[in-house]
Amino acid sequence: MSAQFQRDAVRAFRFVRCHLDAATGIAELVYAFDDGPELIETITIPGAPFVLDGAREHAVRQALRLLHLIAGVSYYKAAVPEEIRIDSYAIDADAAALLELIYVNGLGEFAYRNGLNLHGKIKFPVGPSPQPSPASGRGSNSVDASALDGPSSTADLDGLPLPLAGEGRGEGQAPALGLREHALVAIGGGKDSLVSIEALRALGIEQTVTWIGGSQLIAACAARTELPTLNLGRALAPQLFELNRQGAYNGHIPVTVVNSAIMVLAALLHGVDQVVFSNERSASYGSLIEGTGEVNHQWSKGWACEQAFGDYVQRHVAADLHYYSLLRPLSELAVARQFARTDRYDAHFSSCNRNFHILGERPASRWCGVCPKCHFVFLALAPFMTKPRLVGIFGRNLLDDPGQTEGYDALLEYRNHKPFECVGEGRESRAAMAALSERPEWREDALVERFAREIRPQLGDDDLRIEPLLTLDDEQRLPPRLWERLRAYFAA
Ligand SMILES: CC(=O)N[C@H]1[C@@H](OP(=O)(O)OP(=O)(O)OC[C@H]2O[C@@H](n3ccc(=O)[nH]c3=O)[C@H](O)[C@@H]2O)O[C@H](CO)[C@@H](O)[C@@H]1O[C@H](C)C(=O)N[C@@H](C)C(=O)N[C@@H](CCC(=O)O)C(=O)O
Ligand SMILES: Nc1ncnc2c1ncn2[C@@H]1O[C@H](COP(=O)(O)OP(=O)(O)OP(=O)(O)O)[C@@H](O)[C@H]1O
Repeated sequence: MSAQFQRDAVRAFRFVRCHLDAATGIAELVYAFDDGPELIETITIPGAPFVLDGAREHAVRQALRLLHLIAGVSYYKAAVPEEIRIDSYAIDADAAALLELIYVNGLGEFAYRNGLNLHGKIKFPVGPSPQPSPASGRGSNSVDASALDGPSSTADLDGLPLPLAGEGRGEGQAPALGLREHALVAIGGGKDSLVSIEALRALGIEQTVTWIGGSQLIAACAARTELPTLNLGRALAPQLFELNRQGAYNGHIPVTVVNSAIMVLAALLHGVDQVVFSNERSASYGSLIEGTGEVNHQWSKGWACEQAFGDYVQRHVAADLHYYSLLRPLSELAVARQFARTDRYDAHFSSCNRNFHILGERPASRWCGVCPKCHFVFLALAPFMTKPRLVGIFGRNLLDDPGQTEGYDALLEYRNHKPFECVGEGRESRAAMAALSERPEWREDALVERFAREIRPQLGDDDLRIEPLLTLDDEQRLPPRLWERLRAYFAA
């Protein structure tokens, strides 16, 4: 970026073009502000060359475009301009509705922290592709479009216009591709995905443990599964970091749905029929902010996002591609209980997000011990593990450290709201703390003792029972046969 970035002077955010080279598995997602330089995000799918027949090529093109549109949220947020333009293909009303849902809700925390109101502001243009204009740069270029005329086997794929509503393969008409029964399971290095992986293993479902980015911690967990692995590459446009330095708007983006769209593309290229995430039902509940209402840091891990994204993929990409969260019926506490059943990953996993920065420092050990995720995971596992095991995992006892009082108060929604992080509901934290306050090995620890003395008397006993929080919910979109077997597995 040569000229200083003036975020308030930006008029339009442009989806310039997207392109996949099936011979190398490298996809480029190209964006720009007004007539400014191109911002190019690169995704790498190992396993190339990919040979695609007609129907699969069409589906891959749809998935690529969906990824282009969703991943744009990282760049759009830098200026939040009035206008959104799509230079090289058209979208229908269904796609626009999905994107508006994702951008408005997925940027909910971002908007709250930056004092912005995005409701009614984000409009994706529906209709035919605009004509080339000086401002559209390479947007309607002929280079990428001409590559589409080539043979389908290892052809370049760019964003050919999706059928508009009512045209061609319109709403509800994505064909089944005859995808192979196999799950690409997302692994994030934390407890949740490991619970899913072990469940699929127990049920004899073929799986490939898949992750995005270069985290060594995730790679080590993946290796520990001793299952086939797939590591997908994602490089943000490097100019984004410079824009941040120059005063771009910044804040949280719905990273799980971006990862989901990358995994859908990878599943199609590899010809497999399931993309499995591990988002629990607690993720659907946000932080209640006085005067604002609910703001959910992890909105794209929630049920509304899973439903909308998964349905869209089946309707518009491939009828036999199933996107679902295996842990949707479970609360965080139920996931923690399940995780505690094996110690296979104790020396490998971490839920602490400080391990996963692209830039900047990582914690000295796998658990920083002072962030909301460390606080919550320690508390959630405590009712289900022996104390020496848990303290051994974290290297310290967080519940006996008065310095962590404020952090735990936020989790308990006591004098504060639930933190903007991927942590369980306040009632889960309160129930876990109440359970510990009745256990001899925990009740004298500083924060448990304080809970029993100061906070518990203000709460009704009904609110504090752990068992009702461990039941399985029916709100899920798992393949029905799998759900029946899974229910029995979790109940065992
Ligand atoms: C690792 C982390 O928690 N990062 C959050 C942090 O970002 P920070 O600025 O401190 O550093 P980096 O992660 O290195 O990112 C540098 C800048 O890059 C931009 N960016 C990054 C990733 C991306 O997908 N898009 C981007 O635009 C951004 O400008 C960064 O400043 O604070 C940010 C602001 O609050 C967060 O957005 C960063 O969160 C990452 C997107 C991230 O991957 N976070 C996951 C660890 C995470 O929060 N996972 C949740 C799922 C939440 C969800 O789906 O919404 C979870 O634990 O369940
Ligand atoms: N780098 C990544 N690549 C692929 N999937 C990821 C990545 N990071 C997170 N995920 C997935 O996103 C979802 C949400 O992540 P989350 O951090 O909640 O899960 P986790 O790491 O398995 O567990 P924990 O909540 O203990 O951190 C999970 O399905 C996880 O597998």
